[in-house]
Amino acid sequence: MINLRRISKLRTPFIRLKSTSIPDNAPTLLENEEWLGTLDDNAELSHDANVETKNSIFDKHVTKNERFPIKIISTPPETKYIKVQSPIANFTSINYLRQYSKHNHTQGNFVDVRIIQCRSGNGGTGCVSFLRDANRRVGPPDGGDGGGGGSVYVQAVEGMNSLSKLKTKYIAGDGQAGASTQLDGSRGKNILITVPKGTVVRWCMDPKSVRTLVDSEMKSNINKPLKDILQDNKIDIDCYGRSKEDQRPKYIQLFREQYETGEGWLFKDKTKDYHEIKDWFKKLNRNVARYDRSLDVEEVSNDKIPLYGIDLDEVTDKPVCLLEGGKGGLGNMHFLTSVIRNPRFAKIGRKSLESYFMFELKSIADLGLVGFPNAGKSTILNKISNATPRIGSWEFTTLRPTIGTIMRGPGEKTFTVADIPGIIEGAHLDRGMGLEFLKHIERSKGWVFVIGLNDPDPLGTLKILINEVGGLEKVRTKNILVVCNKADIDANNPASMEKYLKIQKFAELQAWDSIPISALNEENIDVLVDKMARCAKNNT
Ligand SMILES: Nc1nc2c(ncn2[C@@H]2O[C@H](COP(=O)(O)OP(=O)(O)OP(=O)(O)O)[C@@H](O)[C@H]2O)c(=O)[nH]1
Repeated sequence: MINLRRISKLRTPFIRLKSTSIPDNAPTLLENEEWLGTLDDNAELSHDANVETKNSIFDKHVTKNERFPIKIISTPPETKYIKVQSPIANFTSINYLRQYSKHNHTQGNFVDVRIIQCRSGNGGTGCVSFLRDANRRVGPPDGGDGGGGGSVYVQAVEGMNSLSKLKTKYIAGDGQAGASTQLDGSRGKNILITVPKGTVVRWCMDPKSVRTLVDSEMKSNINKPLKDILQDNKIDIDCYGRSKEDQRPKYIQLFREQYETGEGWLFKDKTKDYHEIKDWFKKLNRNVARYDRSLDVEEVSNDKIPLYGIDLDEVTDKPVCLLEGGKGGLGNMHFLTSVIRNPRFAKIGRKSLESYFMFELKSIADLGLVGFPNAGKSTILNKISNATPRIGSWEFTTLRPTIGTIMRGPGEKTFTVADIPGIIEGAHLDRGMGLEFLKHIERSKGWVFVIGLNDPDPLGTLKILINEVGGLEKVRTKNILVVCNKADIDANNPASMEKYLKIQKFAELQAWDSIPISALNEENIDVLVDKMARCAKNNT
């Protein structure tokens, strides 16, 4: 069993202290005392407004349909978190792990799943400095605050159709240290990861730890399939629970390797030991520790990721924050009080947040071409679009999905079509390449069934195909177009026409459109494109 939790101390995740606003630059002694005084008050604990804001951003993108089973082990208040247990298969990618096997088939640069390491930036250190001028060798403290660490954002954009361009690691910039003359350090650079629309981003385990586990399991049980290893091993996860009433584990709680409350000081000239025994410092630190705690609470409130992922099924107008940077540390200018005239200390910045995320491209095109191998799907895509899929007279020439964009001139909407590897009979029982690639067109508005008229029984083949992809019930949820390809073969044979008419009749009964074409000879291609355009829309 793997336990995620990096730090074990109990925290209060759902509340924050009310009064924590720090005096702005150049705070006066009185402002500092007032601020520290509010911290000294038994400040009321209240629900964090930030939590609600972040929840509402996530709620817009929360994955609705693809939920996996979890087991709730314990609920707050026992643990502060909802502890859930789930097979590690749900927090890694079997395809990703397989990519490292010897039998990896790759074609083109289509990549539909990536595991990516992300880290936000550390907050910059506050500065210890004193004003110096012609009259004063040591004037009042003027050390500025550290800059905030950069955050990691994700945004879905138009015009991308693969995850291949993503890096394996994204690290946001650290905030710069504060400087003399009350200068705050600059903010660390944010990272914006752009992905194709249709990408789902989920928290996942460090792939190295998964591989170590898989390797050791495989050593002790050579014949155990990877799938079973990932199902049998479980992971414990702390989930955010909103309230006593609403204890659905919606978010995974992330934890920073943060300094302890009341720690995180940077001393200059005099040591930590010197300060720690002074009553004035002890009193100050009691107050500042409350400030630390409010930051702690704020971080715990923000550092969470929807358990079932962030679904970027549409172009996102605003980037979604995955990992927030650490806040900058306070400069010594904040610690000037009537008792402390020479604060030779400042706070270090808050720590960054690090995590792995799985990026999965779920929907890649408006239309998906569905057919058995060799039906002519790649040829069709090649004739109607700019895509250049592999074409061959042997089966399974397409091993990875290819996407073509069809531009139809001014005023007409562009649409995309995906050619996925051919499905074979028994695919739903995991034969051949199984239905692995069907997931790419699972969310497409329309499916285009491609059948070869050279097939002795095209209607029978169409029915088998429908069965393989989930049955009539499921197929009826899509806009459907049936394309009878290879109409050039036996074109003058009435039997060929018969075959098409049978399909047309069947299609009409389902209220589907159909068309005979010859992709090879480019016959009926213009009509096909029109019909496809209609199929790509919501109303056929
Ligand atoms: N006669 C004829 N041959 C065609 C036509 N369309 C495709 N072909 C041929 O059929 C063979 C298979 O075509 P592909 O486009 O690779 O078929 P596919 O459905 O993409 O095949 P997989 O990649 O295996 O799924 C090739 O030799 C094509 O030249 C057509 O309209 N008429």
